[in-house]
Amino acid sequence: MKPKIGITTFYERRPHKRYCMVSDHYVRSVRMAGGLPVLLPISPDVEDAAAYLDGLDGVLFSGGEDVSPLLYGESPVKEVTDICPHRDAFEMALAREAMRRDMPVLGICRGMQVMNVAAGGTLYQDVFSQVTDCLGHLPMKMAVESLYHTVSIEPDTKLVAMFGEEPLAVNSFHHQAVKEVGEGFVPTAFSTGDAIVEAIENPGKKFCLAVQWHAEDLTVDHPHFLRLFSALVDASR
Ligand SMILES: N[C@@H](CCC(=O)NCCCC(=O)O)C(=O)O
Repeated sequence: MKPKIGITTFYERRPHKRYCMVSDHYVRSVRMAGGLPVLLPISPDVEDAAAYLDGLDGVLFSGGEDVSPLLYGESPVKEVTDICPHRDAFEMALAREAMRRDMPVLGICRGMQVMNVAAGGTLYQDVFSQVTDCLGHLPMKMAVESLYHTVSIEPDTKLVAMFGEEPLAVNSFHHQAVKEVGEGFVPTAFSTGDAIVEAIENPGKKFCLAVQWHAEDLTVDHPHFLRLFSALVDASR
């Protein structure tokens, strides 16, 4: 039996209606890792989050909009222009309950930020205006499968067990980042040159790991990134 991996979705806004969408690369990567992808809607019924988790073996929090700064006690700066309160509310409930149950959880980009805020952490709302000497993190004209900068991985972490201690080249499509890590989390990778947090783990959980880069876009051209999804699926068995 393949482990059922819930994947969060994002709204695609069109003139006549709204769709719940997900990049097929998340589905592809979970399938390649031996999991059964299950797309999760964005439900206003936050109280249903636990019921959704009852049918799953693990959860993948995907990328997308900025997490509302109101959720970590700040007012939005002018660079925050795209938040989705419905998605925030549902994913906060999902993340808190999944982590409380110690379900295997993997976060990607926004997903890492959701997990961190759900655990009481904070974010840089815009690294380019809030982090001194911040380097590039949002090369909008590059292909999603292109590697852009490197990250250094901390020893004695799940991440270093997957990728080793040499600098790891990753793609990058974000303007926000983890500032204060949430309860139980430790930063486990940093971008080379500006020390932006690029991965976090909760060592007290079975598998609770998140990365700032888009590993789902890399699993075909750079197959070693499939290790993240295989680790999630294996932990979900
Ligand atoms: N909005 C946050 C998170 C960025 C993110 O998740 N990007 C993904 C773009 C959509 C996709 O391809 O999934 C930030 O900017 O830091």
